[in-house]
Amino acid sequence: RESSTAQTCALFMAPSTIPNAGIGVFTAINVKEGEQVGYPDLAIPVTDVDWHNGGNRQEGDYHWLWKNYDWLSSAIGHLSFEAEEVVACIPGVGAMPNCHFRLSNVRESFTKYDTATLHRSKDAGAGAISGYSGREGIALRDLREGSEIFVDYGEHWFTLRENVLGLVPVAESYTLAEPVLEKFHTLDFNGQNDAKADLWALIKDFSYKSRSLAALPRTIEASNRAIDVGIKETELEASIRSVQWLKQNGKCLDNLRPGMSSVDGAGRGAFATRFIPKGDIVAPAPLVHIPYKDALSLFGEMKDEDGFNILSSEGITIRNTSEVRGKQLLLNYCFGHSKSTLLLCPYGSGTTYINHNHKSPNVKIVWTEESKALIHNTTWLQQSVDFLEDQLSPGLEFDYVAIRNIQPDEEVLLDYGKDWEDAWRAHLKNWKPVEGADKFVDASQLNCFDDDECKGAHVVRTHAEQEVNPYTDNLWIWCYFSYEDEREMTWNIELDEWRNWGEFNGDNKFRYPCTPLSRNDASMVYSVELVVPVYDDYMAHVDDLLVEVQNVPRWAIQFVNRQYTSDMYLSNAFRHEMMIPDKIFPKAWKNLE
Ligand SMILES: C[S@@+](CC[C@H](N)C(=O)[O-])C[C@H]1O[C@@H](n2cnc3c(N)ncnc32)[C@H](O)[C@@H]1O
Repeated sequence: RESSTAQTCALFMAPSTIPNAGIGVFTAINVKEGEQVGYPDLAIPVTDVDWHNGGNRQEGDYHWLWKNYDWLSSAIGHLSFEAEEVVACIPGVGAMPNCHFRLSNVRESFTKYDTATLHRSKDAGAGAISGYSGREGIALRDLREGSEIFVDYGEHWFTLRENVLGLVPVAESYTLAEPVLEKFHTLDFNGQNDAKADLWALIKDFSYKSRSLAALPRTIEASNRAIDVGIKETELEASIRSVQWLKQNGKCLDNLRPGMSSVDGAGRGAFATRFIPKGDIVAPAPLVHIPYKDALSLFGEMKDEDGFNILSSEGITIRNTSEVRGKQLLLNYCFGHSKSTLLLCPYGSGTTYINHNHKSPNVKIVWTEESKALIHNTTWLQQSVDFLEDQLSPGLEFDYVAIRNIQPDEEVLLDYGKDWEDAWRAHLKNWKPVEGADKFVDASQLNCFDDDECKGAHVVRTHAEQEVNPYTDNLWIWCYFSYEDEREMTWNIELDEWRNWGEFNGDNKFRYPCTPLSRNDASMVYSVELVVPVYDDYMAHVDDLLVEVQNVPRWAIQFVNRQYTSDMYLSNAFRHEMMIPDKIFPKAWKNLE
């Protein structure tokens, strides 16, 4: 059944054109280079997850499926300052598109950080939501309607997962595959096309697998086409589906857009982008399963009698498993049930923004219908939580379905369930600001990101001014600056001009701790002193150099919160999973009964 929103939908979730690659994301409209694809999503930080779980998730020491979706903090603006080790779960365009090195057509934009107007001195919701939002997909080139969206996960992602994914071609594999293709097509088969096809099949099935073998076209037909137009063009053609097919077989991914919620204290929310009739799928939500919710526990450190941290023989602080200090923020973005240890975290586009309304929700969650399932295994509903623990890729799927007509721009609201409602009410009743909350200034209150935004109130105090009027202890100032040449930074300790050759994308390699020395109030530029690390030939950090730079624009000076000081670490931050209604929660998963 084609849903009525499918007619105007511009972004679909549908089976990928890469065989066995599961879900894919497709544009149903032509998109110009530089334009946005879909709507921006949240990035949900997960901090020190290996330490808290006492193992290495990449090596499978504990069950952590998000490892296949999470982004390194270096890719997410200021996120790397949050903790010793931090990654981000990014639903939507951050998690769903596949990777195809030669056809990468979308990149992810800079993720903004702010507290969604919540302040720890007055809002009981402070620290209960992610401050990292606005991460959008940007087209790297013009995209034809029907094109599958591909992002670049980085080659490392594939090499780390070779035992699960097999040998996926990387950029170099195609360079090696092309001469093989050409050589094959110089062979003379005396017009015997069957023999030609058989030999091609034999080559593709060759038992010594390699990435370049995987880069060769799958069929003899594709190979014939590739010799005329090249492997890349053949793959490009194969990665486009008809819009009609997408409307019939896909699920719409752009019915929701983010905005500031109409719900008091809830932060951001999801809003309908178009009219959605009762009964229609508002958004699909593939689910990442966490079999044992203890994986989200945050532990304290083991202390000696004098109150010092006890270290392991490798010099690492030991966790105290009898002291649970809190839960990862991710819990607030996952679903669970009071009689089960299982958590299910949606990674569909926009669904993470949906807020709670007990009295008049306009959507509900249902298990996806079998005929519309993209990854859903109905049989998993009869299996145990231990069975789910053995499943190393997602296989469950909700749909958010409209329970009444939803008007364009109306906020989309779900009943998170009575347990959640009770927990939130209890939180409101007991909540009081933490000590010093009224004086707390979050880094985002002081930041601006382009010249226009920076006009007005965003003056940075110079070093001398800070002596008299210091910033709060949680704040740290960093400056974005680009060197022309790595060597330059080791000898040039005074540079006249600020330089921005690299694209500003919050990229770590262009930022340094800095001290503003003076400010030109008329042109709003600063002279600053950067702390530039010096590395030896083995990339060991051996020294720091102080480099003075002139004419630094205001937006290149950024405030960050020091580790473990932002709102998500508040001791009184609300944490509770959303509830899956009992009537759809499988009995087989009730392992706490
Ligand atoms: C799935 S997230 C929803 C998106 C979230 N508002 C944001 O800005 O990222 C769930 C969290 O949103 C907040 N929230 C949702 N509904 C709320 C409500 N009715 N009242 C207060 N806070 C709410 C709570 O912090 C909850 O843990």
